[in-house]
Amino acid sequence: MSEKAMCSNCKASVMIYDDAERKWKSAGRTPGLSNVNVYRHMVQNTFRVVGRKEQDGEVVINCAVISQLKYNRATPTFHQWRDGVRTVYGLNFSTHDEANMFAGAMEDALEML
Ligand SMILES: CC(=O)N[C@@H](Cc1ccccc1Cl)C(=O)N1CCC[C@]12C=C[C@@H]1CC[C@@H](C(=O)N[C@@H]3C(=O)N4[C@@H](C=C[C@H]3C)CC[C@H]4C(=O)O)N1C2=O
Repeated sequence: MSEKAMCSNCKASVMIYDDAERKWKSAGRTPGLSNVNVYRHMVQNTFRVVGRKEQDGEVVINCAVISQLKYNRATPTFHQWRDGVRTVYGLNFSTHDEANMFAGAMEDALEML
């Protein structure tokens, strides 16, 4: 298993900001909660955020964590970042604890890059 989860799965609604319409849209086919995590590739020392819908496992986010990434805790349960090109992702966490746990994993990954 070359990739390791940096924390336990966190429940969040994964959103993508639509610049044209200036509004957040749910990532994936339908709105709903996903299990999100930061995965570390143990050989390459690379990291990515993967989220899968609870309902049907649809992968709704699969985003590389790059060293220049600015992780913004906009509110205690809504965090966001740019993917370095043009997509802005938002995670609307179910609980403060999961938001903090995920943000901690993200910040650990950024320190290792
Ligand atoms: C300098 C910079 O890049 N700044 C970026 C943010 C940023 C800063 C630093 C590093 C990276 C990034 Cl990414 C920026 O400001 N961005 C990135 C795209 C979107 C946005 C631009 C405008 C809008 C205005 C309102 C605001 C917003 O979306 N607030 C949320 C909100 O309206 N919602 C979400 C929850 C709560 C709120 C917090 C859940 C759903 C919806 C809702 O409550 O219904 N915006 C942004 O965050």
